[in-house]
Order: sequence, then C-alpha cells, then structure tokens
Amino acid sequence: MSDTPSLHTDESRYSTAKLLRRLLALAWQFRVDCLLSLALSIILLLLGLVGLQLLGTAIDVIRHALDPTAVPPAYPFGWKPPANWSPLHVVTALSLAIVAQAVLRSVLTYSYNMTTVRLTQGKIVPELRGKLYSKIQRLSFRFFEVHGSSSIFNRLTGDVQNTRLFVDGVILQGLNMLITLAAYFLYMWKIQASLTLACLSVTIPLALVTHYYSNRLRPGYQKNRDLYDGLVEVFSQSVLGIQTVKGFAAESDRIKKFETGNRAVASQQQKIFWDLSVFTPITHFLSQLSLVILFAYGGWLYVQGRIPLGGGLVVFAGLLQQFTGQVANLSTIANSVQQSLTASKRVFEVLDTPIEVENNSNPVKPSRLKGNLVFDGVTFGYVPQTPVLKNLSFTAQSGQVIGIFGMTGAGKTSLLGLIPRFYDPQQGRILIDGMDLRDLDLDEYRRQIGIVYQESFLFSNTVAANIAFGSPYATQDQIEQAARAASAHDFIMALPKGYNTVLGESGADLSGGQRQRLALARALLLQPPILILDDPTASVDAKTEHEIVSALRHAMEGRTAFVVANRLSLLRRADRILVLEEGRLVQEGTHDQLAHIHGPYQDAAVLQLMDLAREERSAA
Ligand SMILES: Nc1ncnc2c1ncn2[C@@H]1O[C@H](COP(=O)(O)OP(=O)(O)OP(=O)(O)O)[C@@H](O)[C@H]1O
Repeated sequence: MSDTPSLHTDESRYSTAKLLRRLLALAWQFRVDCLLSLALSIILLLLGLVGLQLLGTAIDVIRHALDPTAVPPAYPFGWKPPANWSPLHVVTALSLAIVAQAVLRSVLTYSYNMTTVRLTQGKIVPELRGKLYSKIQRLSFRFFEVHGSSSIFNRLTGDVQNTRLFVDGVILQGLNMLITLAAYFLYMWKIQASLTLACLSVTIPLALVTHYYSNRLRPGYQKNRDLYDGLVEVFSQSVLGIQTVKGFAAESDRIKKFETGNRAVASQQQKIFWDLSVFTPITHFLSQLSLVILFAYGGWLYVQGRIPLGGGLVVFAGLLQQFTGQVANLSTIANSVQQSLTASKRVFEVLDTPIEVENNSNPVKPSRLKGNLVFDGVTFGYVPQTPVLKNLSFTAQSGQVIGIFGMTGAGKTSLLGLIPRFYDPQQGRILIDGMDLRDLDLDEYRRQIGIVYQESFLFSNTVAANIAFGSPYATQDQIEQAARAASAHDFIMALPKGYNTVLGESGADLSGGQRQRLALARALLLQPPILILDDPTASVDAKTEHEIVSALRHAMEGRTAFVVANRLSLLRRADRILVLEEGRLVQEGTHDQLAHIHGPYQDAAVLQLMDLAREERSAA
C-alpha cells in the first residue's frame, strides 16, 4: 500500500521484554482497581468450589439414603446436620445453600464485570487516549510528515483499546487463571492424586501448542494493523480529495485501489483466523481427552471403592472441566498478549517520539514584541543533509512589509515556517527583538504571530467560532472588527445566519476568496505584531485578489509582515523584497529597484506585465 508511509523506529527499543515491562508499569498505575478486580475473581472462584462441594455432598447423601451400605457422606466445612434431620431435610438444606451460593455469585459477577469495565474503559483507555492526543498535539510537523493521518487515527483508537487488553485480558485473566488452576489442582490432588496426574498429563502438550501459536500469531497481527492503516488511508484520501478524484474521473482507479487494500486486509485476517481455527480445536480436543481419562480411570477407581461418587468422582469431573477450560483459555490469553504487544508498540512509538521543537528549560515569556526580526546565516533542510535554505541572512525592521519572491520550490514556504519556529535551523540563528527564538516560550511567542496560509483550514463550526479560533475570549464586537478589517464582514452578513452560520467541512461551502478572508480575520483578531502571509491570493480570481490585497494593505499596517507572493499586486507594496533561488538569497530591494535590475524578479515582472497588457488588449 503505497499510501502508507513506513514507520521509522528503533526496533531494539520495542523488544518483547521492554514492551512487557512498560505494560506492567501501566498496570501498576492502576493497581488498586486491579487488586479489587482480582479479589472479586478469587471470591467467585471460592464460591464456585463451595457450590461444587455442596453438590457432591448432596449426591452422596442421596446415594447413602438409597443404599445405607454405601460410604456415608462427608460434610464440608465442619458442618453436621442435626441428628433428627431426614436425608430429605439434608438435601433440601444443601440445595438451598447451592441456590444462595448461585445468587451471591451472580451479584459478585456483576460487580466484577462493573469493576473491570470501570478500570479499562473508565480509566485506562481515557488516560492513554488523552496522553496520546496531547502528545500528538505537541509533536512537531516532521512527525505528521512521516506518519499518515490514518495511522495516527488508528493508534488513537484501536491500538489504545488493544493496549489496555494487556491489563484485563492478560494480567487479570492470567492471574485469575493461575490462581484458579492452583486451587483446582490442590483440590483434585486432595480427592485423588493419581487420578489428578493421569488427567492432567495432557496439559503439557496443551501448553506447547499454545506457545507455538502464540509466536506465530504476533507478526500476523502487526501486518494486519499496517494493512488496515493503508486501507483507511486510501479511504480518507478519497473522501478528502473527492473533488480531484471526480475531476480526473479516477473513481474506478480509487475503487480498484481500495479493493486491493480490502482484499489484502481480508486475506491477512483470514490467515490469522486460519491459525486460530486450527489452534482452538486442538486445545479443545486435548481438554476433552482428559475427560476420557477421568471416566476410564476414575470409573475404575470408583468401582474399586477408592473414591466416593458425589464428593469424589462428580466433584472431580466438575473441577477437571473447569481446569481444562482454564487451560484452553490460555489460547485467548496468548492471543491477547500478542494483540496488546503489537498495539502497545504502536502507542509507545508515538509517546516516545521526541518533540523536536520545544521550550528550553527556562524559556523567556516575551511581552508584546516589536517585530524586529533577524535571520543570521540560517541553513535549514527537512532532511539535514539536503538544505533547502542556505546561509540566509536578512533583517526585517518593526512595521516593515517583507515580500518573498522565488520560483516554485525556491524555499519561500520553508522560510516562513522558520519564523513561528515550526522547525529549527540546522545552522545559524533567528532573532526577534534581539532574542534567539530558541530561548522564547513557544506558545507565548506563536500567539504573537498571525498566519494566513495558501489554503486555510476552516473548522466545521460557526463563522464566529472560526474567526475566534486563536482568541476564544474575543467578544462579538472584536470578531466583527477583525472581519471588517479583512473585508469579510459584508459576505458574512449575507450568509443565512450571518456570524452564526455553521460552515461545512473545511469551509467547503465558501469560495476560495471568502475562506482566505475568514482566515485573515482570524489572524487579525490576534492583533499580532507579526503577520505571515503565504501566497494568500494564489488560488483566487483577479477581482477577489483585488479585495484581498486591499484588505491586506490595511491589515499589514503597523505590523512586521512577511508576504510570499508571485503576483506583483502584493509584492509592489512591500518595503523590501527578498528573491530566493534554490534556497539562496540572490536579490534584495524594493519593487522599483528590482524591476530595473536584470534577474529573476525582473523576468517575472516583465512576463506579468506582458500578460496584463495582453488581457487588457483582448478585453478592449
Ligand atoms: N515537509 C517537507 N519535507 C521534505 N521536503 C520538503 C517539505 N516541504 C518542502 N520540501 C522541499 O523543500 C524545498 C522548498 O520547498 P518550499 O515549499 O519551501 O518552496 P516554495 O518556494 O514555497 O515553493 P512553492 O512556491 O511551490 O510553494 C522543495 O524542494 C520541497 O520539495
């Protein structure tokens, strides 16, 4: 699936031993709830044993009543029925005790289930999901460039659920299983040692089979998750890019791609099911084998008079069935181990990803900035060995408008990305009002920068909420003022519910120019001393461009503004234009200066003026 970026992780960090240690630490965090859940399961186990014992005794009482020469019943827990009770009285009392035990078990089973669900869904999952989400929010851009959105989404949902499976599906169930097996074993041993050994001889092959399949299943689960990420990626890309898909009549291609992914997931899932469907019957067969041994050898012991019927054979049969059931449960636990190891690796990978751009240990909280910005010998590359900005030095004075011009791929957007410190340069430094960006409190600093991208993202919320995205406490008046400054007020008032109109996903029901003006209003509401505009008129027509440019002229006043543009309409208003070529600063000056010097800017200016003249001629 080419849509899924591969994961680059240090595998040694995620060895089984290390993952297990971290999962145990996670469980330890919730030890009180785990202990409560475990205590309840032990009480349930004991109650089950009591019920079984009472049943065996009741059978022996009946057997003795029918045949007084048979072995008299052994009453449990030191209890003895009063001498004047008939066998019917005793059996009735025992039956009532069995019913009471069953009722108590039901109540406790309910509270066991509630405790476990509260622990897993009420505590572990929200805690992990919250941690993961806040980490994802703080991660640098590079993380999102490497990991696809679907992979991130799946980690936050399915993988978190499967990670918590380690606590309830592995630790709690595993401990419960061990305690149960130990208790049943001792009980069976007490009834008849040789019968116990004979019946349990099948548990060794059972354990071996479980171990074998457990190792086989894990890579399958990992592959399944990766394939599933790819499938979701194809789906989400098709939905997000539906316009392009339809525009290029690429529906059938996308359907084919989805079908390929769908088949890959299905066949991988089938492989897992195939393994499971072989594994489960084998374990059941071995469990049944022990029952055969019980009835052959145990029946012989009974006939020999070496074991009673109720308290012996019947209780033993009950214990054995539960015992083998628990051993067969090993497969479910082994399955959960593999699932939770695979999932937790994907969750921990996110939690462990270093935040590349973050505050230093003692960041300076800047007061309102003046906006004097200096690039001092800045070299930067997304991959450090391939710089896209090379030894860049320039100064922007407070209140100046700096235009940035260059061919596509010259590094304009990359330069803009360094100003809000989305990335740090590999060499050189960037200073704002004399302070290195790396010394500033990132949030406080970024709040003083308004940004309008080429394509601005709008949320499915009201127009007012979109404008107030970075300023949640803004009043309606302030929102309207910002909208007016961005020439957006009039078209907003023409919307069905004005500022309360709810926008479609990504503002799909607005034109490109309207979206840009909302984005500008959002940036202006911050009243930022620094404004960054990344080619805001790139995708609008000439009329809208004119509207945006006049809105911007007003918006840039009194702020240090950085404007990437290829159209002269915006650039000619700049106090200074930086011309980039392959990441280098090759020219610098005003529009008038650059238009008269031979170079890339003049070439572009001539071409645009020729286009303009041609348009005017054809209009006339
Ligand atoms: N996230 C990224 N990861 C890796 N390389 C990138 C990334 N973004 C941009 N580049 C590369 O960096 C170089 C500069 O890109 P940049 O987007 O800064 O150029 P630009 O001048 O803004 O181009 P345009 O006018 O087309 O937007 C290009 O070679 C581009 O392929």
